[in-house]
Amino acid sequence: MIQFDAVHKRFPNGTTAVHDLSLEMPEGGVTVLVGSSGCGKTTTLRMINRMVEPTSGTIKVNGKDVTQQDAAELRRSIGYVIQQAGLFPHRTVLDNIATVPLLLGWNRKRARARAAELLETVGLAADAGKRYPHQLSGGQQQRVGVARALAADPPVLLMDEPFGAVDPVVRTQLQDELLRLQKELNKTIVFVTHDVDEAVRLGDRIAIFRTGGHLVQCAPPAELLARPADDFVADFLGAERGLKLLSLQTLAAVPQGPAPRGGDWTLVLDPAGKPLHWSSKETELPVRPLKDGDSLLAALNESIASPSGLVARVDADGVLTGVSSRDDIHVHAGQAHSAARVVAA
Ligand SMILES: Nc1ncnc2c1ncn2[C@@H]1O[C@H](COP(=O)(O)OP(=O)(O)OP(=O)(O)O)[C@@H](O)[C@H]1O
Repeated sequence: MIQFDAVHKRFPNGTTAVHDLSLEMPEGGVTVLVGSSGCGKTTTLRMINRMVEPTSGTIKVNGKDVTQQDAAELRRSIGYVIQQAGLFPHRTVLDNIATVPLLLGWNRKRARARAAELLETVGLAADAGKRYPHQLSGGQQQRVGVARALAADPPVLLMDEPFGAVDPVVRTQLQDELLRLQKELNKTIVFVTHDVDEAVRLGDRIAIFRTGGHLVQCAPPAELLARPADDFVADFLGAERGLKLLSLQTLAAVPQGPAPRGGDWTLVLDPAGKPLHWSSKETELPVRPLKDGDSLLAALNESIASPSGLVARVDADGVLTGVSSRDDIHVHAGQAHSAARVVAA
């Protein structure tokens, strides 16, 4: 666990970057720091590994005050990933990943073997190891950045807008990859982003900061979306925060019934029972079947796009299990909101 207790940071030029911050970041969880530009997110992050020293207050990592530890040693025990990866341009990818193990005194063979293993962990082909950073795409470089941070298996990972410089498709892939890795690795992660959707997707808890380094609210995403502490938080989450909450709920509990026959629209299946398209007398339109694990937001979207107003539901093999109506999805969307408000109260 990472604990901030009454932490204050004032830079020599008089700027207060962090104001009286008390915050706990649970072990094995992802805490996301969000807020407008200049509100103190990066300063907060960098105080954890002593790249910035607090003016007052204490920060403990796993019960130990960071200022009582050797700064270089502390940094080697905490993974750090930044935007555009920050890789060493004249070192191969493998050598980049092996940086911290080598600093820790591992022999070259062991460090290289660990680096090769991590390449695979972060979804890169083995031959990427021999290349130099500029020979990789931005998304691939970010993966190398994550691999480098994980090399010595640190319990804590600090990530400062790690996916900020890649396009939205690659960004989603990198987020998926991080969620997958986190299921296996259970690191204590502190993640800085500007992007509310990214925060909702990745965070077990989200801490929202206001200019001047004030923490306004820290809560799990569903609680934050259902009960923002004040107008600042509500505005920051955006007008469509109701829909964002639906992105956290699955479709599983929405009832389903048999696909209609003889109406305006018929759901056409292939011989294996997999939906092919919606068909009417005049035309055929695409169907986008959903699985139980898909979100209520995806279901709502599909219920609006579907010509029949029905959402086709399929099992893991893509075989039709039934259809859900627009009305049922709406009712569940409303119930999801009420439930989140009650839990948060
Ligand atoms: N070394 C420094 N000296 C003086 N002021 C600084 C220093 N580093 C940061 N600041 C100021 O402290 C405040 C907080 O900066 P910080 O980088 O922590 O914010 P941030 O929320 O991470 O911003 P962004 O989202 O734009 O990266 C800003 O006003 C910034 O200008």
